[in-house]
Amino acid sequence: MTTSAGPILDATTVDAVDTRGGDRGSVFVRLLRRPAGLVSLAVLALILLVAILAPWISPHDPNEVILSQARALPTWAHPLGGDNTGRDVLSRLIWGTQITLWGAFVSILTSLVLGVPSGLAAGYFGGATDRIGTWISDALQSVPGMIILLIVGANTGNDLTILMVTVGVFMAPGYFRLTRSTVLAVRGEMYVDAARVAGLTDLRIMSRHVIRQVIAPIVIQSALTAGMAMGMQAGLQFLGIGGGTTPGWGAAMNEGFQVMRTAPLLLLWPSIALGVAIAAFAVLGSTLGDVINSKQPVLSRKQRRAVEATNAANRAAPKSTTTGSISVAAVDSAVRLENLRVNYETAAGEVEVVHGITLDVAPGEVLGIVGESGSGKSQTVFSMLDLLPKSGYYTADAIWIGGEDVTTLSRKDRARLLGSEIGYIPQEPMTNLDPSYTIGAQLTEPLRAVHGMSRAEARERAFAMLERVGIVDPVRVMKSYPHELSGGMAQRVLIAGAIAGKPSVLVADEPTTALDVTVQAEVLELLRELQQEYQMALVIVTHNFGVVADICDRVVVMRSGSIVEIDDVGPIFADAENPYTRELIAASLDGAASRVELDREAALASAGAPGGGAALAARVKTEEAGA
Ligand SMILES: Nc1ncnc2c1ncn2[C@@H]1O[C@H](COP(=O)(O)OP(=O)(O)OP(=O)(O)O)[C@@H](O)[C@H]1O
Repeated sequence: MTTSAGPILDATTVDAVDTRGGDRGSVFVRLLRRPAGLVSLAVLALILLVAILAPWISPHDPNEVILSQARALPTWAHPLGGDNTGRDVLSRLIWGTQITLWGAFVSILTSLVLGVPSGLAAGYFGGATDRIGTWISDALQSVPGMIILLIVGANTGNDLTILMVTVGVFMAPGYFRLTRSTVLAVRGEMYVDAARVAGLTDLRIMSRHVIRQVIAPIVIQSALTAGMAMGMQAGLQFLGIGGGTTPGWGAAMNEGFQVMRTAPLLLLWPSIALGVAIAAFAVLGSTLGDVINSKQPVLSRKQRRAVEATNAANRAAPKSTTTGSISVAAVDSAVRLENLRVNYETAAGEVEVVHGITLDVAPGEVLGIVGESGSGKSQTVFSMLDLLPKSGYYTADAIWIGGEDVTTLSRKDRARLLGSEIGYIPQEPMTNLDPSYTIGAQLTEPLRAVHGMSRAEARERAFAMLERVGIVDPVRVMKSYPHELSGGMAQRVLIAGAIAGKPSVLVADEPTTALDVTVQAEVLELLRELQQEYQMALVIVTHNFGVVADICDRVVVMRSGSIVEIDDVGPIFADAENPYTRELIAASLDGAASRVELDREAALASAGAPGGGAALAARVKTEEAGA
């Protein structure tokens, strides 16, 4: 039976779950939807408002001394009491807001101006620029900042603005390193190369293409740095530096500290103000980080209710799929994608590369996803694994893994499925092993971190897995570095890593592409054996129908981001409905079989085997006639 895939939820379908932005709104809206974001923003907005309105809302002149109010307890006229010399504490705190925010602003601005352009240049140009920038940054970090601040304070009459500029200089390496590492990550992106090839100047590429990637981490860093700068400024004032006659919170803490035993409230009020402001910046920074980096949507209450209702309906009356010979309920499937779409933000705008596909894999089934290069196979499995790159996002009505709709999970919970519920074997074995660590370290680390095994248990499991995947000398391989392995061995190591957590689904993305032909067959055989032994569902991405014929039960044929055919392997080979499927089968099977035979026959001919040359010639003739 062959069907074209389509959405399953029909009338009950709710808004698709968007993993990036889409209808989730801007970062600001998403921030507001989180209680932590809303509260921290509200607190900071209130502090800003107090700073701006200080001249109007301050009940008294902050420097007016009323001797009768010295260390007085709170009254209606002086809600926070009087300070050491009889000045109104509330008024001083209100005015202190201005100076505290100003100090944080000055140091952040200084760090930004120094750290971001230099980080951009170091990351983008590399070489000497990078070395010099990194050297200066390291040098700045090794200088004892407090001593420099004392010297600056002494030579500038404790000018707060100059002191905060100095603080900003010492904070600049944080921005430098962050910007540099972000730029290093995007420098090799295709769109940067394309911009270079198109003749854009470095300045233009940096200001238009590269800086966009830096903005989000910088905003997060700034929120966190603001809290630190406030703490730093209060610390300076507490030490009697940078206070002057200005009623800063740190200066108030200093005064309160001196009379802590007799009038503890004088230390308490400014400490609360500072603590609340720093906490608000810290919460804002980390929530912003979550919002910007999270691929999991934050749904409005209405959307959440709709999703919950749909999930409840699914659980109550699980629908059966119509994807070929398998018909399992969503909750019984090993994996099921419903109406999956994948989008990318590119320099030319947003493009959809997978167009609402639906497929399922039953427990213990081997499903092949086949299609020519660029048909969307990898994007489909990356969405399954939640491993799309930053510029991409998916939407789906549901993604079921092990009986659970994982689109309702948080990113953290979703990540926990990797290595335990779902294993992954990537395309390029060598580039997926870290050259700095031994194979043993790389295999045992996830077993310890994800599965909570002890060091000894993890080593034992890794060792057993290496043996199981056919590594003949596991003791040596455990101690080896990736460059000491052949491609086939590296792929076996990755397979060992993927199955070490005993997942119920194994996803293999072109697992044999980078291997030579003889090793390819061995790896496929191994995968088949393991799949049967562990009773795993296996999803294998390939562009080769030979692989499908070798190990798959069912096949999904993709073209240009859509599914053109789904069926059992037998019927597909016997009588594919779609002309594209027939073309693909012809292209991969004819070519593969004849090439192997031609090689064998060529070897026979060169070895002088009787009949070899004639057989080869006849074969070539047949091939040419066929072509
Ligand atoms: N980072 C990206 N930005 C924009 N488009 C992308 C990105 N990654 C993939 N695409 C596009 O998505 C489409 C599907 O790519 P995908 O990698 O899924 O193809 P594939 O079928 O796995 O091909 P291959 O066999 O070559 O790996 C392609 O058109 C590709 O150009």
